[in-house]
Amino acid sequence: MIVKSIFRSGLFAGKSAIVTGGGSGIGKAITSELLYLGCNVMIASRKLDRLENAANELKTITPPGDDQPKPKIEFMECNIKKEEQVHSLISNTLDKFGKLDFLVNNGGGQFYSPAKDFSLKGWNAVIETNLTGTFLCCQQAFNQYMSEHGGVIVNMVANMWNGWPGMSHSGAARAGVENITKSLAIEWAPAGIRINAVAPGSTIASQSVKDYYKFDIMGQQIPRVPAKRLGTVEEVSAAICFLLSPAAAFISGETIKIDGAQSLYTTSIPWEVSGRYQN
Ligand SMILES: CCCCCCC/C=C/C(=O)SCCNC(=O)CCNC(=O)[C@H](O)C(C)(C)COP(=O)(O)OP(=O)(O)OC[C@H]1O[C@@H](n2cnc3c(N)ncnc32)[C@H](O)[C@@H]1OP(=O)(O)O
Ligand SMILES: NC(=O)C1=CN([C@@H]2O[C@H](COP(=O)(O)OP(=O)(O)OC[C@H]3O[C@@H](n4cnc5c(N)ncnc54)[C@H](OP(=O)(O)O)[C@@H]3O)[C@@H](O)[C@H]2O)C=CC1
Repeated sequence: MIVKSIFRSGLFAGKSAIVTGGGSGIGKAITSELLYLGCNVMIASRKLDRLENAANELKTITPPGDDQPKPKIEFMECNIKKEEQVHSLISNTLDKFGKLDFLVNNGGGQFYSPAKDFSLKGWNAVIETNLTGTFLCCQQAFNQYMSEHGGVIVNMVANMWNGWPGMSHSGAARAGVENITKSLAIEWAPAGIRINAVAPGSTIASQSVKDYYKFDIMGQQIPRVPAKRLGTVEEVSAAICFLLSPAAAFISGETIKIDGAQSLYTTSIPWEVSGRYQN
Protein backbone atom coordinates (compact mmCIF):
# COMPACT_ATOMS: atom_id res chain seq x y z
CA MET A 1 0.00 0.00 0.00
CA ILE A 2 3.02 2.28 0.07
CA VAL A 3 2.63 3.39 -3.55
CA LYS A 4 -1.07 4.09 -3.17
CA SER A 5 -0.53 6.20 -0.08
CA ILE A 6 2.41 8.15 -1.46
CA PHE A 7 1.41 9.15 -4.99
CA ARG A 8 -1.60 11.31 -4.32
CA SER A 9 -2.26 14.95 -5.05
CA GLY A 10 -1.07 17.16 -2.21
CA LEU A 11 1.90 14.85 -1.65
CA PHE A 12 4.23 17.82 -1.27
CA ALA A 13 1.68 20.20 0.28
CA GLY A 14 3.44 23.00 2.15
CA LYS A 15 6.90 21.88 1.03
CA SER A 16 9.31 24.28 -0.62
CA ALA A 17 11.59 23.75 -3.64
CA ILE A 18 14.13 25.55 -5.78
CA VAL A 19 14.34 24.53 -9.45
CA THR A 20 17.28 26.13 -11.29
CA GLY A 21 16.52 26.66 -14.95
CA GLY A 22 12.85 26.28 -13.99
CA GLY A 23 11.62 28.70 -16.68
CA SER A 24 12.15 26.43 -19.67
CA GLY A 25 12.25 22.85 -20.95
CA ILE A 26 12.70 20.12 -18.38
CA GLY A 27 12.85 22.63 -15.51
CA LYS A 28 9.47 24.04 -16.39
CA ALA A 29 8.00 20.52 -16.50
CA ILE A 30 9.46 19.78 -13.05
CA THR A 31 8.04 23.03 -11.67
CA SER A 32 4.65 22.23 -13.09
CA GLU A 33 4.60 18.77 -11.45
CA LEU A 34 5.77 20.14 -8.09
CA LEU A 35 3.02 22.79 -8.08
CA TYR A 36 0.46 20.11 -8.92
CA LEU A 37 1.72 18.14 -5.93
CA GLY A 38 1.22 21.20 -3.71
CA CYS A 39 4.84 22.38 -3.38
CA ASN A 40 5.85 26.07 -3.32
CA VAL A 41 8.51 26.60 -5.98
CA MET A 42 11.23 29.20 -6.60
CA ILE A 43 12.50 29.14 -10.19
CA ALA A 44 15.82 30.82 -10.95
CA SER A 45 18.13 31.37 -13.90
CA ARG A 46 19.81 34.17 -15.90
CA LYS A 47 16.90 35.36 -18.07
CA LEU A 48 14.36 37.22 -15.97
CA ASP A 49 11.78 37.70 -18.75
CA ARG A 50 11.60 33.96 -19.43
CA LEU A 51 11.21 33.22 -15.72
CA GLU A 52 8.45 35.80 -15.39
CA ASN A 53 6.55 34.38 -18.37
CA ALA A 54 6.83 30.86 -17.00
CA ALA A 55 5.72 31.95 -13.52
CA ASN A 56 2.67 33.73 -14.97
CA GLU A 57 1.74 30.65 -16.94
CA LEU A 58 2.31 28.16 -14.12
CA LYS A 59 0.71 30.13 -11.28
CA THR A 60 -2.70 28.82 -12.36
CA ILE A 61 -1.74 25.26 -11.43
CA THR A 62 -3.57 24.02 -8.36
CA PRO A 63 -3.63 20.53 -6.88
CA PRO A 64 -7.02 18.89 -7.44
CA GLY A 65 -9.41 18.73 -4.48
CA ASP A 66 -11.07 21.46 -2.43
CA ASP A 67 -8.95 20.85 0.65
CA GLN A 68 -5.56 21.55 -0.99
CA PRO A 69 -3.85 24.90 -0.30
CA LYS A 70 -2.79 26.78 -3.44
CA PRO A 71 0.99 26.53 -3.89
CA LYS A 72 3.06 29.62 -4.63
CA ILE A 73 5.52 30.17 -7.45
CA GLU A 74 8.26 32.81 -7.19
CA PHE A 75 11.12 33.64 -9.54
CA MET A 76 14.45 35.38 -9.30
CA GLU A 77 17.46 36.06 -11.46
CA CYS A 78 20.43 33.91 -10.52
CA ASN A 79 23.54 32.95 -12.44
CA ILE A 80 24.59 29.73 -10.71
CA LYS A 81 28.23 30.44 -11.63
CA LYS A 82 28.24 33.35 -9.16
CA GLU A 83 28.57 32.44 -5.49
CA GLU A 84 26.96 35.63 -4.17
CA GLN A 85 23.93 35.17 -6.45
CA VAL A 86 23.52 31.56 -5.30
CA HIS A 87 23.75 32.75 -1.70
CA SER A 88 20.92 35.23 -2.40
CA LEU A 89 18.84 32.57 -4.15
CA ILE A 90 18.82 30.37 -1.05
CA SER A 91 18.31 33.23 1.43
CA ASN A 92 15.48 34.81 -0.63
CA THR A 93 13.75 31.45 -0.94
CA LEU A 94 13.95 31.01 2.83
CA ASP A 95 12.53 34.54 3.27
CA LYS A 96 9.62 33.78 0.91
CA PHE A 97 8.75 30.22 1.93
CA GLY A 98 10.35 29.83 5.38
CA LYS A 99 11.96 26.51 4.45
CA LEU A 100 13.76 24.59 1.72
CA ASP A 101 12.85 20.94 1.41
CA PHE A 102 13.96 20.26 -2.18
CA LEU A 103 16.69 21.51 -4.49
CA VAL A 104 16.62 20.51 -8.16
CA ASN A 105 19.88 21.46 -9.91
CA ASN A 106 18.54 21.43 -13.45
CA GLY A 107 20.21 24.61 -14.80
CA GLY A 108 23.01 23.88 -17.25
CA GLY A 109 24.03 23.48 -20.85
CA GLN A 110 26.94 23.43 -23.25
CA PHE A 111 27.80 24.06 -26.86
CA TYR A 112 28.83 21.58 -29.50
CA SER A 113 32.51 21.69 -30.51
CA PRO A 114 35.40 19.33 -31.21
CA ALA A 115 37.77 19.48 -28.20
CA LYS A 116 40.64 20.83 -30.30
CA ASP A 117 38.69 24.03 -30.93
CA PHE A 118 37.71 24.93 -27.35
CA SER A 119 38.93 28.28 -26.07
CA LEU A 120 39.86 28.22 -22.40
CA LYS A 121 37.03 30.68 -21.79
CA GLY A 122 34.54 28.29 -23.43
CA TRP A 123 35.84 25.30 -21.46
CA ASN A 124 35.63 27.27 -18.22
CA ALA A 125 32.12 28.52 -19.00
CA VAL A 126 30.79 24.97 -19.30
CA ILE A 127 32.66 23.62 -16.27
CA GLU A 128 31.59 26.59 -14.14
CA THR A 129 27.96 26.35 -15.26
CA ASN A 130 27.45 22.64 -14.82
CA LEU A 131 29.93 21.51 -12.16
CA THR A 132 30.73 24.60 -10.11
CA GLY A 133 27.16 25.96 -10.37
CA THR A 134 25.65 22.69 -9.16
CA PHE A 135 28.18 22.48 -6.32
CA LEU A 136 27.53 26.06 -5.19
CA CYS A 137 23.77 25.45 -5.05
CA CYS A 138 24.27 22.28 -3.00
CA GLN A 139 26.74 23.97 -0.65
CA GLN A 140 24.58 27.05 -0.02
CA ALA A 141 21.44 24.92 0.48
CA PHE A 142 23.33 22.84 3.03
CA ASN A 143 24.99 25.70 4.86
CA GLN A 144 21.94 27.95 5.05
CA TYR A 145 19.23 25.37 5.78
CA MET A 146 19.53 21.66 5.07
CA SER A 147 22.36 20.97 7.53
CA GLU A 148 19.87 21.65 10.34
CA HIS A 149 16.62 20.46 8.75
CA GLY A 150 17.48 17.78 6.18
CA GLY A 151 16.25 17.84 2.61
CA VAL A 152 16.41 16.20 -0.79
CA ILE A 153 18.58 17.22 -3.74
CA VAL A 154 18.43 16.02 -7.35
CA ASN A 155 21.23 16.90 -9.79
CA MET A 156 21.06 16.84 -13.58
CA VAL A 157 23.70 14.95 -15.54
CA ALA A 158 23.65 13.52 -19.07
CA ASN A 159 24.48 10.51 -21.19
CA MET A 160 28.26 10.75 -20.78
CA TRP A 161 28.88 7.19 -19.64
CA ASN A 162 31.07 6.32 -22.63
CA GLY A 163 32.45 9.83 -23.03
CA TRP A 164 30.57 12.59 -24.85
CA PRO A 165 32.32 13.31 -28.17
CA GLY A 166 31.63 16.85 -29.36
CA MET A 167 30.55 17.78 -25.83
CA SER A 168 33.64 16.67 -23.91
CA HIS A 169 33.65 19.74 -21.61
CA SER A 170 30.12 18.98 -20.52
CA GLY A 171 30.86 15.25 -20.24
CA ALA A 172 33.69 16.05 -17.84
CA ALA A 173 31.50 18.44 -15.83
CA ARG A 174 28.58 15.99 -15.63
CA ALA A 175 30.87 13.12 -14.61
CA GLY A 176 32.08 15.44 -11.83
CA VAL A 177 28.50 16.10 -10.77
CA GLU A 178 27.75 12.38 -10.71
CA ASN A 179 30.77 11.83 -8.47
CA ILE A 180 30.04 14.68 -6.09
CA THR A 181 26.49 13.35 -5.80
CA LYS A 182 27.99 10.19 -4.29
CA SER A 183 30.39 12.07 -2.00
CA LEU A 184 27.66 14.32 -0.60
CA ALA A 185 25.26 11.39 -0.18
CA ILE A 186 27.73 10.02 2.34
CA GLU A 187 28.91 13.31 3.92
CA TRP A 188 25.42 14.69 4.40
CA ALA A 189 23.46 11.53 5.28
CA PRO A 190 23.80 12.27 9.02
CA ALA A 191 21.99 15.58 8.42
CA GLY A 192 19.00 13.72 6.95
CA ILE A 193 19.81 14.69 3.38
CA ARG A 194 19.37 12.48 0.32
CA ILE A 195 21.04 13.45 -2.94
CA ASN A 196 20.65 11.72 -6.29
CA ALA A 197 21.03 12.49 -9.98
CA VAL A 198 19.14 11.86 -13.20
CA ALA A 199 20.79 11.27 -16.57
CA PRO A 200 18.52 12.00 -19.52
CA GLY A 201 19.67 10.61 -22.84
CA SER A 202 20.57 13.09 -25.56
CA THR A 203 17.05 12.54 -26.71
CA ILE A 204 14.75 14.62 -24.58
CA ALA A 205 12.80 16.74 -27.01
CA SER A 206 12.83 19.98 -25.03
CA GLN A 207 12.01 23.16 -26.92
CA SER A 208 15.43 24.58 -26.05
CA VAL A 209 17.25 21.71 -27.73
CA LYS A 210 15.15 22.19 -30.87
CA ASP A 211 15.87 25.93 -30.83
CA TYR A 212 19.56 25.83 -29.93
CA TYR A 213 20.88 22.89 -31.96
CA LYS A 214 19.53 24.03 -35.26
CA PHE A 215 19.58 20.72 -37.06
CA ASP A 216 17.50 17.64 -36.46
CA ILE A 217 19.91 16.15 -33.98
CA MET A 218 17.09 14.56 -32.05
CA GLY A 219 15.37 12.81 -34.96
CA GLN A 220 18.68 11.47 -36.26
CA GLN A 221 19.15 9.56 -33.05
CA ILE A 222 15.93 7.55 -33.04
CA PRO A 223 17.49 4.55 -34.82
CA ARG A 224 20.15 4.52 -32.09
CA VAL A 225 17.65 4.39 -29.23
CA PRO A 226 16.38 0.88 -28.42
CA ALA A 227 13.01 2.35 -27.43
CA LYS A 228 12.82 3.79 -31.00
CA ARG A 229 11.50 7.16 -29.92
CA LEU A 230 12.56 10.38 -28.25
CA GLY A 231 11.87 11.02 -24.59
CA THR A 232 9.72 13.80 -23.17
CA VAL A 233 10.38 16.46 -20.57
CA GLU A 234 7.56 14.95 -18.51
CA GLU A 235 9.37 11.59 -18.44
CA VAL A 236 12.37 13.32 -16.86
CA SER A 237 10.31 15.30 -14.36
CA ALA A 238 8.45 12.15 -13.27
CA ALA A 239 11.75 10.50 -12.31
CA ILE A 240 12.81 13.62 -10.41
CA CYS A 241 9.53 13.74 -8.48
CA PHE A 242 9.99 10.07 -7.60
CA LEU A 243 13.47 10.80 -6.22
CA LEU A 244 12.15 13.75 -4.20
CA SER A 245 9.28 11.70 -2.79
CA PRO A 246 9.12 9.37 0.22
CA ALA A 247 8.94 6.48 -2.27
CA ALA A 248 12.69 7.02 -2.67
CA ALA A 249 13.33 7.42 1.07
CA PHE A 250 16.19 4.89 1.10
CA ILE A 251 17.79 5.91 -2.21
CA SER A 252 20.81 8.22 -2.06
CA GLY A 253 23.96 8.68 -4.11
CA GLU A 254 22.28 7.04 -7.12
CA THR A 255 21.84 8.17 -10.73
CA ILE A 256 18.78 7.16 -12.74
CA LYS A 257 19.20 7.00 -16.53
CA ILE A 258 16.20 8.18 -18.53
CA ASP A 259 17.21 7.26 -22.03
CA GLY A 260 15.21 4.33 -23.42
CA ALA A 261 18.39 2.19 -23.04
CA GLN A 262 20.33 4.47 -25.42
CA SER A 263 23.42 4.49 -23.20
CA LEU A 264 23.63 0.69 -23.31
CA TYR A 265 23.56 0.69 -27.08
CA THR A 266 25.48 3.60 -28.68
CA THR A 267 27.29 6.83 -27.96
CA SER A 268 25.24 9.80 -26.93
CA ILE A 269 25.36 11.72 -30.21
CA PRO A 270 25.79 10.52 -33.81
CA TRP A 271 29.55 11.00 -33.79
CA GLU A 272 31.29 9.02 -36.52
CA VAL A 273 34.94 8.03 -36.11
CA SER A 274 36.49 8.94 -39.45
CA GLY A 275 39.79 10.03 -40.95
CA ARG A 276 43.17 9.62 -39.34
CA TYR A 277 45.48 12.06 -37.59
CA GLN A 278 48.83 12.54 -39.36
CA ASN A 279 51.82 12.07 -37.09
C1 LIG B 1 25.22 18.29 -31.50
C2 LIG B 1 24.61 17.35 -30.52
C3 LIG B 1 23.55 17.98 -29.70
C4 LIG B 1 22.82 16.99 -28.84
C5 LIG B 1 22.54 17.57 -27.52
C6 LIG B 1 21.43 16.96 -26.87
C7 LIG B 1 21.67 16.70 -25.43
C8 LIG B 1 21.84 17.88 -24.57
C9 LIG B 1 20.92 18.71 -24.41
C10 LIG B 1 21.06 19.83 -23.51
O1 LIG B 1 21.95 20.00 -22.72
S1 LIG B 1 19.73 20.81 -23.53
C11 LIG B 1 20.28 22.38 -23.05
C12 LIG B 1 20.21 23.23 -24.27
N1 LIG B 1 20.77 24.47 -23.99
C13 LIG B 1 22.09 24.64 -24.02
O2 LIG B 1 22.89 23.77 -24.25
C14 LIG B 1 22.52 25.99 -23.69
C15 LIG B 1 23.33 26.56 -24.75
N2 LIG B 1 24.58 27.10 -24.24
C16 LIG B 1 24.61 28.17 -23.43
O3 LIG B 1 23.61 28.76 -23.04
C17 LIG B 1 25.93 28.67 -23.00
O4 LIG B 1 26.88 28.43 -24.00
C18 LIG B 1 26.45 28.05 -21.70
C19 LIG B 1 27.01 26.68 -21.94
C20 LIG B 1 25.35 27.91 -20.66
C21 LIG B 1 27.56 28.99 -21.15
O5 LIG B 1 26.99 30.26 -20.97
P1 LIG B 1 27.89 31.47 -20.39
O6 LIG B 1 27.02 32.68 -20.35
O7 LIG B 1 28.55 31.06 -19.16
O8 LIG B 1 28.98 31.63 -21.47
P2 LIG B 1 28.90 32.41 -22.86
O9 LIG B 1 29.17 33.86 -22.58
O10 LIG B 1 27.69 32.04 -23.60
O11 LIG B 1 30.16 31.82 -23.64
C22 LIG B 1 31.47 31.89 -23.03
C23 LIG B 1 32.47 31.35 -24.02
O12 LIG B 1 32.13 30.02 -24.38
C24 LIG B 1 32.48 29.83 -25.77
N3 LIG B 1 31.26 29.51 -26.53
C25 LIG B 1 29.99 29.78 -26.20
N4 LIG B 1 29.14 29.32 -27.13
C26 LIG B 1 29.89 28.77 -28.09
C27 LIG B 1 29.62 28.12 -29.33
N5 LIG B 1 28.34 27.93 -29.75
N6 LIG B 1 30.65 27.63 -30.05
C28 LIG B 1 31.93 27.80 -29.65
N7 LIG B 1 32.27 28.41 -28.47
C29 LIG B 1 31.28 28.89 -27.73
C30 LIG B 1 33.10 31.13 -26.25
O13 LIG B 1 34.47 31.05 -26.01
C31 LIG B 1 32.46 32.12 -25.31
O14 LIG B 1 33.21 33.29 -25.15
P3 LIG B 1 33.03 34.50 -26.21
O15 LIG B 1 33.55 33.99 -27.51
O16 LIG B 1 31.54 34.80 -26.28
O17 LIG B 1 33.83 35.62 -25.65
N1 LIG C 1 17.18 17.93 -23.35
C1 LIG C 1 18.06 16.94 -23.29
O1 LIG C 1 18.07 16.03 -24.13
C2 LIG C 1 19.05 16.90 -22.18
C3 LIG C 1 19.16 17.91 -21.25
N2 LIG C 1 20.10 17.80 -20.25
C4 LIG C 1 20.23 18.84 -19.24
O2 LIG C 1 18.99 19.07 -18.61
C5 LIG C 1 18.93 20.42 -18.16
C6 LIG C 1 17.70 21.09 -18.74
O3 LIG C 1 17.80 21.05 -20.15
P1 LIG C 1 16.62 21.49 -21.15
O4 LIG C 1 15.40 21.79 -20.40
O5 LIG C 1 16.58 20.48 -22.22
O6 LIG C 1 17.24 22.79 -21.80
P2 LIG C 1 17.07 24.33 -21.39
O7 LIG C 1 18.08 25.08 -22.20
O8 LIG C 1 15.64 24.72 -21.50
O9 LIG C 1 17.46 24.36 -19.88
C7 LIG C 1 18.65 24.85 -19.37
C8 LIG C 1 18.28 25.83 -18.28
O10 LIG C 1 19.47 26.16 -17.58
C9 LIG C 1 19.44 27.54 -17.30
N3 LIG C 1 20.83 27.99 -17.15
C10 LIG C 1 21.85 27.86 -18.04
N4 LIG C 1 22.95 28.43 -17.56
C11 LIG C 1 22.63 28.93 -16.34
C12 LIG C 1 23.36 29.66 -15.36
N5 LIG C 1 24.64 29.99 -15.52
N6 LIG C 1 22.70 30.02 -14.23
C13 LIG C 1 21.40 29.69 -14.04
N7 LIG C 1 20.67 29.01 -14.93
C14 LIG C 1 21.28 28.64 -16.08
C15 LIG C 1 18.74 28.17 -18.50
O11 LIG C 1 18.09 29.39 -18.17
P3 LIG C 1 18.72 30.83 -18.54
O12 LIG C 1 19.14 30.77 -19.95
O13 LIG C 1 17.60 31.77 -18.22
O14 LIG C 1 19.86 31.01 -17.60
C16 LIG C 1 17.68 27.12 -18.84
O15 LIG C 1 16.47 27.38 -18.17
C17 LIG C 1 20.24 21.08 -18.61
O16 LIG C 1 21.19 20.98 -17.57
C18 LIG C 1 20.63 20.20 -19.79
O17 LIG C 1 21.98 20.32 -20.13
C19 LIG C 1 20.89 16.71 -20.12
C20 LIG C 1 20.81 15.70 -21.02
C21 LIG C 1 19.91 15.74 -22.13
